[in-house]
Amino acid sequence: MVLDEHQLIDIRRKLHQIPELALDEFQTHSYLKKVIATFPQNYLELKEFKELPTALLVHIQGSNPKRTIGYRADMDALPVTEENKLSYASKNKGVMHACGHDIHMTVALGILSYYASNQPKDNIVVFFQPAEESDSGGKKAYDLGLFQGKYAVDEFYGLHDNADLATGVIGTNAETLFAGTTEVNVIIQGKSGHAAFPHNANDAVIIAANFITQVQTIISRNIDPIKCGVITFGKIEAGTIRNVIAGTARLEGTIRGLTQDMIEFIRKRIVEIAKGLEISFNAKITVEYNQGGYYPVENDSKLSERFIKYMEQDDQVRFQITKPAMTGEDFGYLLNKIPGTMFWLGVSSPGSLHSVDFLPHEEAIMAGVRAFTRFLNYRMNLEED
Ligand SMILES: CC(=O)N[C@@H](CCC[C@H](N)C(=O)O)C(=O)O
Repeated sequence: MVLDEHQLIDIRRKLHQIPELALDEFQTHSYLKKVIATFPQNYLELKEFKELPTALLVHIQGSNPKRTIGYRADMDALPVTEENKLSYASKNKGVMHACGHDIHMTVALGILSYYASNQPKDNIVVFFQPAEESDSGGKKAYDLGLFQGKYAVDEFYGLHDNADLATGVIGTNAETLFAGTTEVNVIIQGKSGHAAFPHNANDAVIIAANFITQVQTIISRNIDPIKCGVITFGKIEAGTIRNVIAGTARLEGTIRGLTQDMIEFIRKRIVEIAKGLEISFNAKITVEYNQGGYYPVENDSKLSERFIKYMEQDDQVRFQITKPAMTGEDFGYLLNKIPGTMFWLGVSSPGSLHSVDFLPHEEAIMAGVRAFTRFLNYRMNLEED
């Protein structure tokens, strides 16, 4: 059975109701298995992994394989409280598919249902990946050896939905699509005290405020404005009550750059600024970094040029070349190991990615399934590599 548009939308809504955080995607995992069990099983093999228990890998045996083509869909959601008033809104309190991974999984199921019913020429591996938003699920999967032996992938594809692109439009480029990111935690140790006697304390909130302001000068004054970088601290914790000076502060942020050199430069400057503030405020500042698998997403030029050429000439696909974006993706790690292409799928949402009102247009799902299966059918019939 090939899933039709109505069934795909129903599946997406079910997934939307059960969003789960990174590495905790157990309900999602069970639901995906249930859907996959309804597909013809003749060429299909489903694999689970005890080391990465929420992941799912589906292998479809090709009729005359020359290669194995991989397709990756991420599964996790974000700690965001949904504000959309929908009959199918999130049922998991404080968690929302605010990055559209429900759309990604549904497109993957659409592609799978098509090839489970129409045996492909090449082998296909569809990988449902946990933990894209944090914890580097793609890196974990690769480093655990999930793509080895029969499951070794020769070229890998994956999509991400895009709130600003018109519904159903496919976009990519043949270079860098997404930034690399590094998570950064900053722990500031001052001295707590009474709000009325600041001279006896060392206010961690004041130090944090100076730190946050100074690090933004890295972007505005230390890097070539033609190149780009981002530093965002999305979370700050300090203090317990208005009339106690906070002795400690903790900041959690993310650094982005289109090249690894840029990421490393920003990291170095943050540490220098922290050292300067330690002296000027007589405090202790610890800076911790974790890049994990969030390498810049570098599309393979040959495969991506072919992908673009196909998309541009197929009159049933709307395609546009897109500039690099400062979003991160641990698909960057997989593309660092295996050549491939990441692309956008337009969903024209009024709310941006990661927002409480992210609301993708569901017609994009069928457009994504159609565009990618049409491309794959063409790609599998090419003689060249
Ligand atoms: C597509 C998207 O929104 N991806 C995330 C990836 C997060 C990477 C890492 N946890 C970080 O925060 O740096 C993004 O925020 O771009």
